Amino acid sequence: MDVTWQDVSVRIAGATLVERLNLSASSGEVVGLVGPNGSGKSTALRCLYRALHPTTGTVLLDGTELNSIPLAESARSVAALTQESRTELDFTVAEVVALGRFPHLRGNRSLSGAEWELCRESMRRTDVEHLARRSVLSLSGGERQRVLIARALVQEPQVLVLDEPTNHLDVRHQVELLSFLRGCGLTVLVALHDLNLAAAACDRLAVLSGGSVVRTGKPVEVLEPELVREVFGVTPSIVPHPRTGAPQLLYDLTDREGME
Ligand SMILES: Nc1ncnc2c1ncn2[C@@H]1O[C@H](COP(=O)(O)OP(=O)(O)OP(=O)(O)O)[C@@H](O)[C@H]1O
Repeated sequence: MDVTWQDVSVRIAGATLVERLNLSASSGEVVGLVGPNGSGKSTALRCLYRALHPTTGTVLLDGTELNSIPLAESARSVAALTQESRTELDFTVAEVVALGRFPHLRGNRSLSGAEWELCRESMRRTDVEHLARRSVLSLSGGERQRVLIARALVQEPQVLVLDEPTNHLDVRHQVELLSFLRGCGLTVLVALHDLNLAAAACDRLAVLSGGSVVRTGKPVEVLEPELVREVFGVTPSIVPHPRTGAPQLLYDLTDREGME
């Protein structure tokens, strides 16, 4: 499923959060949104999972305006893992994951055997099956994050939206999650702060600054010293990964001039 932001601006209480943002992702493409704090990444993603309406401009799913699609229908197509995707309720892990089927249920129908198997499969993929009977409230931050990813997967979406999904994850689970995103075949829009992981995981990066996209392209085209300096205010050494060639940023913490 293709996703397009067309001239999207978001203004709230006199503040401009996003300004004429244009960006698209083709079916099956992994697009990373990167940019400094406050550059509009979460706001842009919110417009896609319909937590916000653009003030002007529009978001399109396969060429159809999101606004014209019934909420229940877009909820089946677009799954989101966001900073707000928390649950404060005392549910078990298996129950929270099963909630991901909610957009597909009609009336009081309970989950079918195949749907429970899908839940188990998602929990296996995110390495939380052994936690199935635990209360989500008793989990560590990283475990809870993986449960929420399993919940997004059982939704069987065509578009996956993730806002800083590696928060709280240890390095093994960061690598596992991002390599899963690379190979999942879904259209993925993911906001990431770690530029090295973004370069390794994404087909394309969109660099946001001041609420607009200032550059898009393959990681190797985008992560150039000049742009990184201008947008992020640091001057790292940028070297190709010895095996994949993906650009990797190295920071010298003793180089005071490298930070602005
Ligand atoms: N409800 C709101 N009212 C006014 N300003 C807001 C509101 N929500 C967000 N903002 C501002 O809009 C700007 C963009 O915020 P947004 O959360 O989209 O940035 P971000 O790139 O995701 O940042 P971060 O990397 O820190 O998560 C920020 O300056 C933020 O303070």
